[in-house]
Amino acid sequence: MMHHLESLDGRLLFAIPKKGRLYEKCLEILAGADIQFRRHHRLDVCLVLNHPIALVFLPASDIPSFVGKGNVDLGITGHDVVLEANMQNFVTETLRLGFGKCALQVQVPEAGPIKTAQELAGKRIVTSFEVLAGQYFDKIDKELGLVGDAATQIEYVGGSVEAACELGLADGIVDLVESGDTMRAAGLHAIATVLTTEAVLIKSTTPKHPHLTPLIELITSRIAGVIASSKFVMCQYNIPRGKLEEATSITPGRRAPTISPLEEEGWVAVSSMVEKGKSATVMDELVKIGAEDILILKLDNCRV
Ligand SMILES: Nc1ncnc2c1ncn2[C@@H]1O[C@H](COP(=O)(O)OP(=O)(O)OP(=O)(O)O)[C@@H](O)[C@H]1O
Ligand SMILES: O=P(O)(O)OC[C@H]1O[C@H](OP(=O)(O)OP(=O)(O)O)[C@H](O)[C@@H]1O
Repeated sequence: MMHHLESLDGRLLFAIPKKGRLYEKCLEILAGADIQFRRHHRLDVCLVLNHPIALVFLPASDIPSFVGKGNVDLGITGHDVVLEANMQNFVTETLRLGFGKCALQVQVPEAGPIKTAQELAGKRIVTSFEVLAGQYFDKIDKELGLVGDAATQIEYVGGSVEAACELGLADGIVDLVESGDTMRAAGLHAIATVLTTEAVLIKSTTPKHPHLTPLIELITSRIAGVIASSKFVMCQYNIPRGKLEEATSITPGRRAPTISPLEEEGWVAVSSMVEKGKSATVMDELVKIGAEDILILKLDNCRV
């Protein structure tokens, strides 16, 4: 594989989760940022065709330490993974990416007697997040004066955490929950939230390759554009000039709405970015104050 390593010289290394929950969304982001590559079968390093970048496909959980130690310049992973790797002082989370949203929760058998994290403290917990679970229960143990043998026991498992209670390995677990399907199927319910998380773009706090800073900024700005274009839509409408103040309070835009005169006396056209989830309500309100020809346009991409 030496020929690959040699050609990495001078390239920005960008780590992407090689599989799992974040993988597909990362590919969409790379496409949206026009980062072109052909990933050869089973190869975890691949050269980007149109930038001096190489993509490195790694397990999500390894990405924070690679970036933090400066082996890799940029990466996408979960906020939870950054904290679990204890890399929060070595990496900077430059963008929240709006996907991979879930919560790390304390869960116990629904049928059992335990109702709070305090009641679970001092018992056996199984998790893949031993650092975060450890910190969470250390604090509770201290508050309750549980020390030595009385302290909460945290045991690491690599997967299938939700089976631990049924198997008699644990009194409770700490695991990720999105829809709650996995939790409910295992007969568990959540009694506390350790943290909420989403995918983030990370870079090293002390970059090893300062000459790459402009490229890191370019890629960051492109990715920010891709994320914004999936969160916002463009709203355009015509409104009598007298209603403009009300209209702009409904659609203030990100900085300010764009207002152009119409050929028809007394009317103006407004265009403004609106959060996707709010577009129906915004249109209702615009109709109420007399706006006409209201259009919501999907953004293909943007730089904001
Ligand atoms: N159900 C989910 N919904 C949304 N995001 C999730 C979900 N599960 C995991 N994530 C996010 O994706 C990250 C990677 O989780 P995932 O389950 O894909 O791991 P994996 O790639 O299978 O890792 P492993 O190497 O442990 O097999 C998590 O740390 C979390 O940030
Ligand atoms: O609340 P839900 O929507 O059910 O999602 C939560 C599940 O998703 C993750 O696992 P994933 O399915 O990614 O597989 P893994 O166990 O192989 O990591 C996580 O570890 C939970 O088990």
